[in-house]
Amino acid sequence: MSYAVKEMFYTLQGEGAQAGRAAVFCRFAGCNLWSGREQDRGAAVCNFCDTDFVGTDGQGGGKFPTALALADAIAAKWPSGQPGRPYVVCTGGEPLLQLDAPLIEALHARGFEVAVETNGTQPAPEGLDWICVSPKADAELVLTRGHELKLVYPQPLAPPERFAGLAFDNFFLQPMDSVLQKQNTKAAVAYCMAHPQWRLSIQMHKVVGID
Ligand SMILES: C[S@@+](CC[C@H](N)C(=O)[O-])C[C@H]1O[C@@H](n2cnc3c(N)ncnc32)[C@H](O)[C@@H]1O
Ligand SMILES: Nc1nc2[nH]cc(C(=O)O)c2c(=O)[nH]1
Ligand code: SF4
Ligand SMILES: [Mg+2]
Repeated sequence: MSYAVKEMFYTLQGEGAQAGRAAVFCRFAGCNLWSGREQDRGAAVCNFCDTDFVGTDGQGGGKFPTALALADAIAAKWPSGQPGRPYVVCTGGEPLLQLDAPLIEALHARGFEVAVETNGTQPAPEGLDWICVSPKADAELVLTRGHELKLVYPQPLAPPERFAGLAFDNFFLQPMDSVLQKQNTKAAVAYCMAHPQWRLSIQMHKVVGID
């Protein structure tokens, strides 16, 4: 199987329970909940996306013919000779449309811990080390367990109560980045204070100005 990657870069995880940790980000092209074209946003199942995942023309992007070729490209982004386990975050777009067991195996063979950021509409392949599910109001959730559930807030048709009983180790609210970002952040803070099961995830990379 070949892989279409929009971009690949080395940065710090900006969100959720692993925020602050160095990671290679592999952003797969394409998503099942939005075409990525602005003219389709209004009618999309997911219409608040902050990401360009169309095509393979970003930094470090491209078409990779095999799992080994993609794993080699990811490994080349990690600083050599450092202690600590290399970490890759597979995101998108929707990474579970492409990320498969052979790629996870190839990344493990290169010493990587493998994390995924997913909308939860696809089953996950075996072997993932960290699963972050971010449910979308109008999309059926099939991934109902994992390491963190990170809900973009507010989504009026997806209140946190709908997910609070699922089998996740961590629950985060992430304020929706939009023209209402300040207001959304205030509302998320208030919700977390009233419901301490939930923690606040701010998008740290946007605050510090990194990818
Ligand atoms: C671009 S998505 C890619 C991964 C996957 N498709 C998903 O939705 O989880 C990465 C993360 O950014 C979040 N996100 C997308 N748009 C956002 C926005 N406007 N404000 C805050 N978080 C956003 C998603 O919910 C997800 O947790
Ligand atoms: N630094 C950084 N952290 C992130 N965490 C999740 C991201 C994503 O787009 O999936 C993201 C991203 O795009 N950049
Ligand atoms: S599901 Fe994820 S990648 Fe797809 S449009 Fe929504 S936030 Fe963007
Ligand atoms: Mg992002």
